[in-house]
Amino acid sequence: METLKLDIAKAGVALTADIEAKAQAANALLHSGKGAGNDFLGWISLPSSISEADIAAIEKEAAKLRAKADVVICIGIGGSYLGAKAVLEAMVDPFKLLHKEQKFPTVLFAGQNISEDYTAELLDAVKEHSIAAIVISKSGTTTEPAIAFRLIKAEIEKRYGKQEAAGRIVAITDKTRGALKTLATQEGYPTFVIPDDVGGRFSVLTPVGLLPLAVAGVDIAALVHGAQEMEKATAEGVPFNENPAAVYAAVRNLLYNGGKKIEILGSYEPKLQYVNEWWKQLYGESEGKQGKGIFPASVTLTADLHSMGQYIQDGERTLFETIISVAKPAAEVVIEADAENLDGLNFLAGKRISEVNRMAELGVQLAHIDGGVPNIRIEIPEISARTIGGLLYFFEKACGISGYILGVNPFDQPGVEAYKKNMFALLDKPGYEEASKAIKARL
Ligand SMILES: O=P(O)(O)OC[C@H]1O[C@](O)(CO)[C@@H](O)[C@@H]1O
Repeated sequence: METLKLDIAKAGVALTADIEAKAQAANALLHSGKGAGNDFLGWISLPSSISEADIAAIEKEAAKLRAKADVVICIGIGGSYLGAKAVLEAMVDPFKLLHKEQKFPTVLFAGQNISEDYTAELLDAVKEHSIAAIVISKSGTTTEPAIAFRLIKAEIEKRYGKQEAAGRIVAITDKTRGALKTLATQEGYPTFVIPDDVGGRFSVLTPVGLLPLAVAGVDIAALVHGAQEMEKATAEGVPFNENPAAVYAAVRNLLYNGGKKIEILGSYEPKLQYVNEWWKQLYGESEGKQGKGIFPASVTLTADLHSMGQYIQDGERTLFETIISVAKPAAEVVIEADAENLDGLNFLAGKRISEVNRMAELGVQLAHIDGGVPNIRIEIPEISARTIGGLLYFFEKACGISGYILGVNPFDQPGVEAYKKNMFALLDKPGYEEASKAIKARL
């Protein structure tokens, strides 16, 4: 079964020999390992390099955490958060917590902000629950997760003692560097490694994504299998027209060059909302540099038609839209006839909700095209671990190709350091004395 279909018929651009050549060259450059940022290309063959033993090791650790805790707090930010969150939201029943029986622990997230209220409410909410933690940081030095981990580690140690804490905390970090690695070694935490050559935003298929997902009961073998299929479907040597990642990258670059500076990723399935967030980091950090890059935005539909719909239809014409369309819902809910028909909805009687959703999708697509918003459609057959694995890898591969077509290094993120320097200076971090004086004078 095919996992993904790309439809560019309504993208409003014609593929040229030139853009095809550029996309194919960009894909070849990725595979050659000779392009910019070539220290960070480990994600390209990551799916096919994951062995059954790797999956088994992750499942084994997940089973240990599951046996100990009914809430597992996953601590991380950016690429050390969004991949797990995206797949979790896609795969886990959003109303899970209302069910009396809980087959798998609830995975909660921390360290993705520095909100005192969020932290306090989280710590309060888990008071009555047994807890464990997965702390994730590639650099091992990121401030937000480090603060959250300090607090959650203290809570675990207070409740269970230091020795038991080492059985309830798993660290995922660099193999040798960073404060988290040092701490994990000293405390004797089980540790998984984020490979050196896989950047944070490309790390969802490493233990960064796989361990929290396995804890939550997601079929990680199927997720990886879907990614492996997509790795083959987008490999070097696949003809351009058969490689959805190359075609998507080509089309979005044509649109960008034609003045479409903003791409809105959207879906009619709210479960995919965090795929949008994951995608925004992937494309934003990879392409937004040197004064260039498509701005990645997102909507969840049809909800946002009632907030952003006006702008998309009628505002600045610098937008294009990419819609992740799900062919088949997992459930079946039929709208029933009503004898009184006071709401006037009997014209929908007998129809499934998904039929209405589909007509909304088709209607919006045509309306937006009429309004000057080109539309790219990515169809997945259903929401499953396998199709989501394929979708994530598709976006990663397209991102690498697209970044090279744009002429940037898609694998660095120098721009994210600016705020960190200011924050440390404002917080009087040792080593920032001069910067502290300078920045405080500007306040
Ligand atoms: O995994 P780490 O090193 O804590 O980094 C988290 C995130 O922070 C960033 O480095 C940006 O500051 C992202 O690229 C990364 O995904």
